[in-house]
Amino acid sequence: MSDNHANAVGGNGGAGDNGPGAAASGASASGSSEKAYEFVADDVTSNKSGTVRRMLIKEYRKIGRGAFGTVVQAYITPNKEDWYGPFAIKKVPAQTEYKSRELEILRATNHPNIVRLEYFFTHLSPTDRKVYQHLAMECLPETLQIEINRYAHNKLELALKHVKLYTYQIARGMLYLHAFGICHRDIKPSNILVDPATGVLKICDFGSAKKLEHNEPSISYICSRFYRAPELILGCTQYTTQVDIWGLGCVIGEMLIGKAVFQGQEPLLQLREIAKILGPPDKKFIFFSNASYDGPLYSKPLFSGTPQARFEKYFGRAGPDGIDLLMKVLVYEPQQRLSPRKIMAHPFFDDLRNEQYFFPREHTQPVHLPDLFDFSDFELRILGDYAAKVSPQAD
Ligand SMILES: Nc1ncnc2c1ncn2[C@@H]1O[C@H](COP(=O)(O)OP(=O)(O)OP(=O)(O)O)[C@@H](O)[C@H]1O
Repeated sequence: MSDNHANAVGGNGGAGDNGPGAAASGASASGSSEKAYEFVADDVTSNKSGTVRRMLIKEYRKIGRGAFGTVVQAYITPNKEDWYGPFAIKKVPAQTEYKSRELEILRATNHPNIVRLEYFFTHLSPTDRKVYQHLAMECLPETLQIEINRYAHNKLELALKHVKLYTYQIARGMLYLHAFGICHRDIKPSNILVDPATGVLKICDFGSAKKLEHNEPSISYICSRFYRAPELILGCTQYTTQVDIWGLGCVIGEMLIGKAVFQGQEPLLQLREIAKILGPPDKKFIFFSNASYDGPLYSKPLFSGTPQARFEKYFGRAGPDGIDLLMKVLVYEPQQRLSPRKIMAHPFFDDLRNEQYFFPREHTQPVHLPDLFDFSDFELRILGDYAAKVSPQAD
């Protein structure tokens, strides 16, 4: 088997997964008697080896639905004996006006904190007779959104160690992406996959991602509202990968307080929500983001006291290091937001460098942290002098 880099059946599949054998006998991955949908695809390309083969696909439950397509859990076999999976297969219409660079970007990336593409193929849907691009990715059990909501629903807080673990891995994924100039442009908890049992995290959904080039404009109407960087709200078209860092700040805040930090009810009210915590945006920042911006400026302070006091009020449980980090990430000026490597080197993550274990949800025994410092030569080059600051110190 040349392609068995994909999880073998019975491997580390999604939680509650029964595999295709079980489904074939009537039980689906979710345990119900739902029948799998199967079809043959002629041009299944392995992302690892590049080989193209005819394969049988068995789809079980729908695990996600987005603006452009659906995501199903599925298994794949070239011979009905060797089953690969489970995979999360994302299906998007192959020809649309909206340009998705997702396949291109997933094919080019290879990193522990970026979801891995295993196979891809096109297939004609018998339902609507449209051709769909299929991206078969490794399948993780949860999104960070589900994890955050679960704690919030039970009036519990995500442990600070978990906040650190997840934040660090998002920053590490961004370090890699941004080194290629790739901007994700839709960072939010539902685009972050996690395995709460192992603490592993992977960034997914590259449907809005783009390699940004200097002096080339990009559309500003990207990114989900609550996570949009202030320069995007103002209509800036010459933004940088720092818009992802803003999104990361929003995700950190959401992990800490259990709900989205800036919940603007309309696009322009989003800036007001930001001003409620950060204070009024600077006129120069507005001008340099978009000289023709003529929307509300929110130039009057919306609170008394200092921004530091606001951050402490909202995110106090992050401790002084956590507040310091957030205040350096949730910054109006994109150039002043910390870069991924500076985030990774921040003292907020010293616990991850000094301790080797964490307690996953519902576990009474500690579990070894995932590998957080197994840097590739490429990462070491990007980290430069920061490699020593980011890595645990040898005794
Ligand atoms: N590799 C995966 N493993 C497990 N679940 C996944 C995976 N990829 C996607 N999902 C699930 O499917 C959902 C939608 O996926 P994705 O965000 O890529 O699609 P989308 O059409 O771009 O969605 P949106 O419009 O919400 O951004 C995710 O939020 C997640 O719940």
